[in-house]
Amino acid sequence: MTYSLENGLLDELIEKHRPLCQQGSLPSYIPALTNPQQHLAGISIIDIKGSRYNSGDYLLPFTIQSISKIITLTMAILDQGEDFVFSRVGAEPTEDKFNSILPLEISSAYPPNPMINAGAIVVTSLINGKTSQEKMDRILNFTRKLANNPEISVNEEVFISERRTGNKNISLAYYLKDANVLLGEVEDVLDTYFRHCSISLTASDLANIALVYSQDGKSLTGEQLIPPMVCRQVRTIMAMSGFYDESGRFARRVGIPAKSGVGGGILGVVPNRMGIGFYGPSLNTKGTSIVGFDVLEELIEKLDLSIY
Ligand SMILES: NC(=O)CC[C@H](N)C(=O)O
Repeated sequence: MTYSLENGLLDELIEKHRPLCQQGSLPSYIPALTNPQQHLAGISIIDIKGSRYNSGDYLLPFTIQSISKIITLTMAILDQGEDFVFSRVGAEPTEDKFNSILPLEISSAYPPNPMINAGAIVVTSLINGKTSQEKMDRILNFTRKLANNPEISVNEEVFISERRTGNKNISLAYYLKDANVLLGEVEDVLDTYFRHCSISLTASDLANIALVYSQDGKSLTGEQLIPPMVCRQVRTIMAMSGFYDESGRFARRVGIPAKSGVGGGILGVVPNRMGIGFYGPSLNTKGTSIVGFDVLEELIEKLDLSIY
């Protein structure tokens, strides 16, 4: 049987997998992220012809969290060059949790990849800007451009919440500073990091951002926002490490470059085909939207979109 996006496939998948939300939980280590209702689920897709397909809660705002790591990695490469960035952070997947300190202690204080928190904190420190405010303005403007939405802004409540309780990230940053891996003022870097994790957007915005990565850096209007080689680098890192210690499981079962966030978002890139944005706040034990994982698995399989 041949499936297409034209005849209600997204509605069907959202309703079929939504009940899985009961098996997940909300991330209580960031108190403000326990506000949404666990059953929410929505998806948005935009293909390279500009056709849009949506279902469910695709227009509800949520915080980008770790999906911002692909935006900051892109900017750091543009600002400092690929060689410099990958001299400060590795490109190897890990089997540790996203906020683990373990790899820094047992192998090298240079974080193994830019998607785990330690790596992303280092990447944030590499973004140009005299102050944390200037860096954040650049990150926000770039995000707005990628999403083609000038309204995108920071959710201050979530920012303040994580700034107060993000002790693991704070300790990671001080550890990196002590090891001379993190340059600059620790508290400034943390401010920027927590703020870019708190950027608020919708599944529809995520789909627009994903589309840019799927068409080698070109926006829907044809503007070259990212050089093709930088896009390829970032897609590769997503495919290898975008789901931390379940990146292998995601590659095996879904099979596209993608990035998860504990806000419940997933950004999925189908090269030369489409950008996908998903929102569902109930998380599995690895910090991935539990509904999103299964919706994407069935979607990619039905439309035969795996890159592998
Ligand atoms: N996986 C995530 O989305 C983690 C992001 C979150 N802000 C943190 O640093 O812990």
